[in-house]
Amino acid sequence: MKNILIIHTGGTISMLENKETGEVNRTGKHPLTDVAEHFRNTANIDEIMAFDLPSPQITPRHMLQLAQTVERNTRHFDGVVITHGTDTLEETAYFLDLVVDTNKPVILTGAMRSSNEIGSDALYNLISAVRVAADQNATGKGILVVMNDEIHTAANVTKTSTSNVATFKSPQQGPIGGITKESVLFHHPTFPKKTKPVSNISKQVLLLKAYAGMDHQILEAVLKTNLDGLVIEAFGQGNLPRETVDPLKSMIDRGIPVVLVSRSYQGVVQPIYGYPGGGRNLRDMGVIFSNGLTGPKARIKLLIELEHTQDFSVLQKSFLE
Ligand SMILES: NC(=O)C[C@H](N)C(=O)O
Repeated sequence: MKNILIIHTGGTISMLENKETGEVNRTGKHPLTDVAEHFRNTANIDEIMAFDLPSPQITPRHMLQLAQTVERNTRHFDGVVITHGTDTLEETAYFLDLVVDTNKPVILTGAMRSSNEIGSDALYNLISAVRVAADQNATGKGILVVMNDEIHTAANVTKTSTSNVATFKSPQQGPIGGITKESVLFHHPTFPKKTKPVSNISKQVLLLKAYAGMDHQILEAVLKTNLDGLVIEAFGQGNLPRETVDPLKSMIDRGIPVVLVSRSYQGVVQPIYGYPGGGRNLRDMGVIFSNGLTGPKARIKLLIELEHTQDFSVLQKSFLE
């Protein structure tokens, strides 16, 4: 029998709907109490409640705490399932992927409909996540996300719909596996990276999205804050309006790393265009190019990297891996 630990952190999967008002809220204890029952002959289930937070309230410090809880427990279990709110699930999954050093399956899941709503995906996703955590083929694949019969990598997965249960997608490559009534099937290889443990998250990293007409003002305002790093979601292949160039240059001259990702949800940023604000111009100025991450995930990565280094070439190498 496999030994699986479920770590609850809150989110809709931990909530119930008030049938009179329709409001969905926390209950104080986890409403899904019959999970172990489904695995009577296949897995022993242990559960702990790390937090009981709606995921918009999860911060990188909570993610660090969660990583430490996972690390403390992995040697006693064959696999770990983490229940989490879906709003920031992809950021927590990616944080854990970057720092938790384990070969054992660690699976995040959540729900779009709380446990007592019609058509709830809460118990179903939790059972699916436990099945993947107990599957031998899930080992050595980094942190995975299981939702709606699909298995995704932490680096690629993102919430695409506000309310549909089929919300989690991996726009760069699709899911790496699926779950049927009978089996857990992996159909794409994964390329897990070396993890970088951190004992603290102490830096201030902001995230901005480019828009037509973006100028110097917002960047100058940002420069007045206590800033250790900036991520910008640029246009297309990695271009920005020319008015952003001077304040970005001041930031880089002050030693503040600026990481570029695209606001397009597929593809990577590249130094192609030479005009002021074009990708080539930004790269020559010292902007760091990231390899297909979303803005929120590049921010998580920069927060972790900055605990180790501020060196431009080390950061650039790591963001291209
Ligand atoms: N479906 C969900 O879990 C959304 C919720 N607001 C959360 O992230 O906590």
